Amino acid sequence: MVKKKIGLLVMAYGTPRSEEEIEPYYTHIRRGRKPSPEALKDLTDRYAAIGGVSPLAKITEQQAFGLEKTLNGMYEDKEFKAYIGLKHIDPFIEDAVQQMKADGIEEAVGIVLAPHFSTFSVKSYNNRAQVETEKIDGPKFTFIESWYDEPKFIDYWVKEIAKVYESMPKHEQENAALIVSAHSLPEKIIAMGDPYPKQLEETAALIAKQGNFKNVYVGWQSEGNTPDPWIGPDVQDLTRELYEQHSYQAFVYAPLGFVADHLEVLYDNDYECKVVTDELGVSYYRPEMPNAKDEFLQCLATVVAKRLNKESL
Ligand SMILES: CC1=C(CCC(=O)O)c2cc3nc(cc4[nH]c(cc5[nH]c(cc1n2)c(C)c5CCC(=O)O)c(CCC(=O)O)c4C)C(CCC(=O)O)=C3C
Ligand SMILES: [Fe+2]
Repeated sequence: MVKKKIGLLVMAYGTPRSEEEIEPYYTHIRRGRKPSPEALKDLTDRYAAIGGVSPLAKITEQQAFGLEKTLNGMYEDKEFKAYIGLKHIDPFIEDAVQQMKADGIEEAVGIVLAPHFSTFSVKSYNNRAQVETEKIDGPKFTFIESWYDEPKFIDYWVKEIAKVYESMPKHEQENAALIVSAHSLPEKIIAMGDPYPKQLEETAALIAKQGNFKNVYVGWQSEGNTPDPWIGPDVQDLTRELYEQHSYQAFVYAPLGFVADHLEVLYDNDYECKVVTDELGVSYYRPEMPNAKDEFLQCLATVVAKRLNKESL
Protein backbone atom coordinates (compact mmCIF):
# COMPACT_ATOMS: atom_id res chain seq x y z
CA MET A 1 0.00 0.00 0.00
CA VAL A 2 1.25 3.47 -0.79
CA LYS A 3 1.16 5.34 2.46
CA LYS A 4 -0.08 8.89 2.60
CA LYS A 5 2.73 11.16 3.73
CA ILE A 6 1.89 13.62 6.48
CA GLY A 7 4.23 16.26 7.82
CA LEU A 8 4.22 16.55 11.60
CA LEU A 9 5.19 20.04 12.71
CA VAL A 10 6.14 19.84 16.39
CA MET A 11 6.42 23.36 17.78
CA ALA A 12 8.11 24.33 21.03
CA TYR A 13 9.60 27.31 22.82
CA GLY A 14 13.28 26.50 22.16
CA THR A 15 16.26 27.00 24.42
CA PRO A 16 19.90 28.06 24.02
CA ARG A 17 22.16 25.05 23.33
CA SER A 18 25.28 26.75 24.71
CA GLU A 19 26.18 29.78 26.82
CA GLU A 20 26.98 31.73 23.62
CA GLU A 21 23.44 31.25 22.39
CA ILE A 22 21.83 32.79 25.48
CA GLU A 23 22.16 36.38 24.24
CA PRO A 24 20.70 35.89 20.72
CA TYR A 25 17.95 33.73 22.21
CA TYR A 26 17.05 36.32 24.86
CA THR A 27 17.18 39.07 22.20
CA HIS A 28 14.69 37.12 20.11
CA ILE A 29 12.34 36.69 23.10
CA ARG A 30 12.57 40.47 23.56
CA ARG A 31 11.55 40.97 19.92
CA GLY A 32 14.98 42.10 18.75
CA ARG A 33 15.94 44.29 21.70
CA LYS A 34 19.21 43.19 23.31
CA PRO A 35 18.92 42.52 27.06
CA SER A 36 20.91 44.71 29.44
CA PRO A 37 24.15 43.16 30.74
CA GLU A 38 22.45 42.71 34.14
CA ALA A 39 19.45 40.92 32.66
CA LEU A 40 21.73 38.73 30.54
CA LYS A 41 23.84 37.86 33.57
CA ASP A 42 20.73 37.03 35.57
CA LEU A 43 19.52 34.61 32.89
CA THR A 44 23.01 33.12 32.39
CA ASP A 45 23.25 32.56 36.15
CA ARG A 46 19.89 30.80 36.19
CA TYR A 47 21.00 28.46 33.39
CA ALA A 48 24.27 27.91 35.29
CA ALA A 49 22.26 26.93 38.37
CA ILE A 50 20.56 24.12 36.42
CA GLY A 51 23.81 22.84 34.93
CA GLY A 52 24.85 25.42 32.30
CA VAL A 53 22.26 24.71 29.64
CA SER A 54 18.73 23.44 29.76
CA PRO A 55 17.93 19.79 29.00
CA LEU A 56 14.99 21.12 26.96
CA ALA A 57 16.68 20.98 23.51
CA LYS A 58 17.26 17.25 23.82
CA ILE A 59 13.84 16.56 25.35
CA THR A 60 12.03 18.44 22.55
CA GLU A 61 13.85 16.25 20.01
CA GLN A 62 12.96 13.09 21.89
CA GLN A 63 9.34 14.18 22.10
CA ALA A 64 9.10 15.08 18.40
CA PHE A 65 10.73 11.94 17.04
CA GLY A 66 9.10 9.76 19.70
CA LEU A 67 5.72 11.12 18.61
CA GLU A 68 6.57 10.44 14.96
CA LYS A 69 7.45 6.83 15.81
CA THR A 70 4.33 6.34 17.95
CA LEU A 71 2.06 7.66 15.19
CA ASN A 72 3.75 5.53 12.55
CA GLY A 73 3.07 2.50 14.73
CA MET A 74 -0.63 3.42 14.90
CA TYR A 75 -1.42 3.81 11.20
CA GLU A 76 -0.96 1.46 8.28
CA ASP A 77 -2.08 3.93 5.63
CA LYS A 78 -0.10 6.97 6.74
CA GLU A 79 3.53 7.87 7.18
CA PHE A 80 4.38 10.76 9.48
CA LYS A 81 7.57 12.77 9.20
CA ALA A 82 8.41 15.04 12.13
CA TYR A 83 9.87 18.52 11.84
CA ILE A 84 10.83 20.62 14.84
CA GLY A 85 9.85 24.29 14.63
CA LEU A 86 10.91 26.55 17.49
CA LYS A 87 9.63 29.93 18.62
CA HIS A 88 12.83 31.65 19.71
CA ILE A 89 15.81 29.78 18.21
CA ASP A 90 16.67 27.80 15.09
CA PRO A 91 15.24 25.71 13.59
CA PHE A 92 12.49 28.34 13.66
CA ILE A 93 8.88 27.47 12.84
CA GLU A 94 9.40 29.08 9.40
CA ASP A 95 12.52 26.95 8.75
CA ALA A 96 10.52 23.80 9.44
CA VAL A 97 7.70 24.81 7.08
CA GLN A 98 10.25 25.52 4.34
CA GLN A 99 11.92 22.17 4.89
CA MET A 100 8.56 20.43 4.60
CA LYS A 101 7.93 22.11 1.26
CA ALA A 102 11.44 21.21 0.06
CA ASP A 103 10.73 17.58 1.03
CA GLY A 104 7.53 17.55 -1.02
CA ILE A 105 5.14 17.43 1.95
CA GLU A 106 1.64 18.48 0.86
CA GLU A 107 -0.33 17.84 4.02
CA ALA A 108 0.71 18.55 7.55
CA VAL A 109 -0.53 18.64 11.10
CA GLY A 110 0.79 21.14 13.64
CA ILE A 111 1.01 20.55 17.38
CA VAL A 112 2.47 22.83 20.04
CA LEU A 113 4.13 21.19 23.03
CA ALA A 114 2.01 23.17 25.48
CA PRO A 115 -1.43 21.97 26.58
CA HIS A 116 -3.33 25.25 27.06
CA PHE A 117 -4.38 27.68 24.32
CA SER A 118 -3.44 31.31 24.51
CA THR A 119 -3.24 34.03 21.90
CA PHE A 120 0.28 34.64 23.32
CA SER A 121 1.44 31.06 22.97
CA VAL A 122 -0.32 28.47 20.81
CA LYS A 123 -2.02 30.98 18.54
CA SER A 124 1.23 32.77 17.78
CA TYR A 125 2.97 29.48 16.96
CA ASN A 126 0.17 28.36 14.64
CA ASN A 127 -0.05 31.77 12.99
CA ARG A 128 3.63 31.79 12.17
CA ALA A 129 3.37 28.38 10.49
CA GLN A 130 0.23 29.41 8.57
CA VAL A 131 1.72 32.70 7.38
CA GLU A 132 4.88 30.95 6.17
CA THR A 133 3.06 28.18 4.35
CA GLU A 134 0.83 30.71 2.56
CA LYS A 135 3.88 32.73 1.60
CA ILE A 136 5.67 29.81 -0.06
CA ASP A 137 2.61 27.82 -1.16
CA GLY A 138 3.68 25.09 1.24
CA PRO A 139 1.77 22.22 2.84
CA LYS A 140 -1.87 22.49 3.85
CA PHE A 141 -2.00 22.54 7.64
CA THR A 142 -4.38 21.17 10.23
CA PHE A 143 -3.61 22.77 13.59
CA ILE A 144 -4.24 21.44 17.08
CA GLU A 145 -5.29 24.29 19.36
CA SER A 146 -5.20 22.69 22.83
CA TRP A 147 -5.20 19.36 24.60
CA TYR A 148 -5.48 20.39 28.28
CA ASP A 149 -8.44 18.03 28.84
CA GLU A 150 -7.18 14.99 26.94
CA PRO A 151 -7.93 12.02 29.26
CA LYS A 152 -4.42 10.56 28.80
CA PHE A 153 -2.94 13.89 29.87
CA ILE A 154 -5.11 13.90 32.99
CA ASP A 155 -4.23 10.24 33.66
CA TYR A 156 -0.53 11.08 33.46
CA TRP A 157 -0.67 13.79 36.11
CA VAL A 158 -3.09 11.94 38.38
CA LYS A 159 -0.72 8.97 38.43
CA GLU A 160 2.42 11.05 39.06
CA ILE A 161 0.77 13.17 41.75
CA ALA A 162 -0.62 10.06 43.46
CA LYS A 163 2.91 8.58 43.47
CA VAL A 164 4.14 11.68 45.28
CA TYR A 165 1.39 11.49 47.91
CA GLU A 166 2.15 7.79 48.45
CA SER A 167 5.80 8.63 49.11
CA MET A 168 4.93 11.11 51.88
CA PRO A 169 4.93 10.37 55.60
CA LYS A 170 1.38 10.04 56.92
CA HIS A 171 1.30 13.38 58.78
CA GLU A 172 2.19 15.21 55.56
CA GLN A 173 -0.22 13.24 53.40
CA GLU A 174 -3.12 14.46 55.51
CA ASN A 175 -1.86 18.01 55.58
CA ALA A 176 -0.66 18.80 52.08
CA ALA A 177 -1.60 21.30 49.39
CA LEU A 178 -1.41 20.67 45.66
CA ILE A 179 -0.49 23.73 43.57
CA VAL A 180 -1.29 23.30 39.89
CA SER A 181 0.42 25.93 37.74
CA ALA A 182 1.24 27.29 34.30
CA HIS A 183 3.38 30.12 32.96
CA SER A 184 1.84 33.46 33.84
CA LEU A 185 0.85 35.85 31.09
CA PRO A 186 0.05 39.58 31.13
CA GLU A 187 -3.30 40.13 32.85
CA LYS A 188 -4.67 42.02 29.83
CA ILE A 189 -5.23 38.69 28.02
CA ILE A 190 -8.18 38.02 30.35
CA ALA A 191 -9.97 41.17 29.18
CA MET A 192 -9.23 40.06 25.61
CA GLY A 193 -11.27 36.90 26.31
CA ASP A 194 -8.33 34.53 26.21
CA PRO A 195 -9.30 30.99 27.35
CA TYR A 196 -5.88 30.29 28.94
CA PRO A 197 -6.74 30.81 32.64
CA LYS A 198 -10.03 28.94 32.32
CA GLN A 199 -8.32 25.99 30.64
CA LEU A 200 -5.79 25.72 33.47
CA GLU A 201 -8.63 25.74 35.99
CA GLU A 202 -10.34 22.98 34.03
CA THR A 203 -7.21 20.83 33.98
CA ALA A 204 -6.85 21.34 37.74
CA ALA A 205 -10.49 20.40 38.35
CA LEU A 206 -10.27 17.26 36.20
CA ILE A 207 -7.14 16.12 38.05
CA ALA A 208 -8.56 16.92 41.49
CA LYS A 209 -11.71 14.95 40.72
CA GLN A 210 -10.10 11.91 39.13
CA GLY A 211 -7.31 11.68 41.72
CA ASN A 212 -9.62 12.59 44.59
CA PHE A 213 -7.00 15.10 45.73
CA LYS A 214 -7.86 17.56 48.48
CA ASN A 215 -6.64 21.14 48.94
CA VAL A 216 -6.03 21.83 45.24
CA TYR A 217 -5.10 25.39 44.21
CA VAL A 218 -4.29 27.08 40.91
CA GLY A 219 -1.19 29.26 40.78
CA TRP A 220 0.90 31.06 38.19
CA GLN A 221 4.63 31.09 37.76
CA SER A 222 7.67 32.46 35.95
CA GLU A 223 6.08 35.84 35.21
CA GLY A 224 8.04 38.24 33.04
CA ASN A 225 9.93 41.32 33.97
CA THR A 226 7.59 43.98 32.63
CA PRO A 227 5.74 46.86 34.26
CA ASP A 228 2.24 45.62 33.36
CA PRO A 229 0.46 43.25 35.77
CA TRP A 230 0.66 39.48 35.24
CA ILE A 231 -1.94 36.84 36.12
CA GLY A 232 -1.68 35.74 39.75
CA PRO A 233 -1.43 34.49 42.38
CA ASP A 234 2.23 33.73 41.90
CA VAL A 235 3.14 30.25 43.18
CA GLN A 236 5.62 31.58 45.74
CA ASP A 237 3.17 34.12 47.23
CA LEU A 238 0.44 31.49 47.16
CA THR A 239 2.62 29.08 49.13
CA ARG A 240 3.15 31.65 51.89
CA GLU A 241 -0.52 32.58 51.98
CA LEU A 242 -1.68 28.97 52.17
CA TYR A 243 0.80 28.23 54.92
CA GLU A 244 -0.45 31.16 56.96
CA GLN A 245 -4.09 30.16 56.49
CA HIS A 246 -3.85 26.37 56.80
CA SER A 247 -0.38 25.44 58.14
CA TYR A 248 0.05 22.80 55.43
CA GLN A 249 3.08 20.66 56.14
CA ALA A 250 3.82 19.78 52.52
CA PHE A 251 3.41 21.44 49.14
CA VAL A 252 3.15 19.51 45.88
CA TYR A 253 3.87 21.56 42.75
CA ALA A 254 2.45 20.32 39.45
CA PRO A 255 3.67 22.77 36.75
CA LEU A 256 1.49 21.15 34.13
CA GLY A 257 1.42 24.08 31.72
CA PHE A 258 4.86 22.71 30.81
CA VAL A 259 5.74 19.28 29.47
CA ALA A 260 9.47 18.99 30.11
CA ASP A 261 12.26 19.51 32.58
CA HIS A 262 13.55 22.98 31.76
CA LEU A 263 14.52 26.28 33.33
CA GLU A 264 11.02 27.27 34.44
CA VAL A 265 10.60 23.97 36.30
CA LEU A 266 14.15 23.19 37.43
CA TYR A 267 14.74 26.76 38.62
CA ASP A 268 11.38 28.46 39.20
CA ASN A 269 9.89 25.44 40.96
CA ASP A 270 12.74 23.27 42.22
CA TYR A 271 14.84 26.19 43.40
CA GLU A 272 12.59 29.24 43.93
CA CYS A 273 9.54 27.49 45.39
CA LYS A 274 11.81 25.34 47.52
CA VAL A 275 13.40 28.48 48.98
CA VAL A 276 9.93 29.33 50.28
CA THR A 277 9.08 25.85 51.62
CA ASP A 278 12.53 25.66 53.29
CA GLU A 279 11.93 29.03 54.90
CA LEU A 280 8.55 27.84 56.18
CA GLY A 281 10.05 24.56 57.36
CA VAL A 282 7.68 22.43 55.29
CA SER A 283 8.28 19.80 52.60
CA TYR A 284 8.64 20.41 48.86
CA TYR A 285 7.50 17.88 46.26
CA ARG A 286 7.31 18.02 42.47
CA PRO A 287 6.03 15.11 40.38
CA GLU A 288 8.07 14.01 37.36
CA MET A 289 7.53 15.91 34.13
CA PRO A 290 6.16 14.03 31.08
CA ASN A 291 9.34 14.50 28.97
CA ALA A 292 9.53 11.70 26.39
CA LYS A 293 7.95 9.01 28.54
CA ASP A 294 6.00 6.48 26.54
CA GLU A 295 2.68 7.34 28.23
CA PHE A 296 3.10 10.95 27.24
CA LEU A 297 3.97 10.07 23.64
CA GLN A 298 0.80 7.96 23.58
CA CYS A 299 -1.10 10.99 24.89
CA LEU A 300 0.26 13.29 22.16
CA ALA A 301 -0.36 10.65 19.48
CA THR A 302 -3.96 10.33 20.65
CA VAL A 303 -4.38 14.10 20.42
CA VAL A 304 -3.05 14.08 16.84
CA ALA A 305 -5.18 11.07 15.86
CA LYS A 306 -8.37 12.66 17.21
CA ARG A 307 -7.68 15.84 15.26
CA LEU A 308 -7.03 13.96 12.03
CA ASN A 309 -10.19 11.93 12.56
CA LYS A 310 -12.20 15.11 12.89
CA GLU A 311 -10.85 16.29 9.55
CA SER A 312 -11.41 12.80 8.08
CA LEU A 313 -7.77 12.79 7.03
C1 LIG B 1 3.21 31.09 27.95
C2 LIG B 1 4.67 30.78 28.01
C3 LIG B 1 5.25 29.51 28.05
C4 LIG B 1 4.50 28.17 28.03
C5 LIG B 1 3.99 27.82 26.68
C6 LIG B 1 5.08 27.52 25.68
O1 LIG B 1 5.94 26.65 25.94
O2 LIG B 1 5.09 28.21 24.66
C7 LIG B 1 6.67 29.69 28.12
C8 LIG B 1 7.61 28.66 28.16
C9 LIG B 1 9.01 28.82 28.23
N1 LIG B 1 9.70 29.98 28.46
C10 LIG B 1 11.05 29.71 28.44
C11 LIG B 1 12.08 30.66 28.64
C12 LIG B 1 11.93 32.04 28.77
N2 LIG B 1 10.75 32.77 28.68
C13 LIG B 1 10.98 34.12 28.86
C14 LIG B 1 10.02 35.14 28.83
C15 LIG B 1 8.64 35.01 28.60
N3 LIG B 1 7.95 33.83 28.47
C16 LIG B 1 6.61 34.08 28.23
C17 LIG B 1 5.58 33.13 28.05
C18 LIG B 1 5.75 31.73 28.06
N4 LIG B 1 6.92 31.05 28.13
C19 LIG B 1 6.45 35.50 28.20
C20 LIG B 1 5.16 36.20 27.92
C21 LIG B 1 7.71 36.06 28.44
C22 LIG B 1 8.05 37.53 28.52
C23 LIG B 1 8.72 38.03 27.28
C24 LIG B 1 7.72 38.29 26.18
O3 LIG B 1 7.05 39.32 26.23
O4 LIG B 1 7.60 37.46 25.24
C25 LIG B 1 12.39 34.29 29.05
C26 LIG B 1 13.09 35.62 29.21
C27 LIG B 1 13.66 35.83 30.55
C28 LIG B 1 12.66 35.61 31.67
O5 LIG B 1 11.66 36.32 31.74
O6 LIG B 1 12.92 34.66 32.41
C29 LIG B 1 12.97 33.00 28.99
C30 LIG B 1 14.43 32.62 29.16
C31 LIG B 1 11.22 28.31 28.18
C32 LIG B 1 12.58 27.60 28.00
C33 LIG B 1 13.22 27.22 29.29
C34 LIG B 1 14.58 26.64 29.08
O7 LIG B 1 15.39 27.19 28.34
O8 LIG B 1 14.85 25.59 29.70
C35 LIG B 1 9.96 27.75 28.07
C36 LIG B 1 9.60 26.32 27.78
FE1 LIG C 1 8.82 31.91 28.54
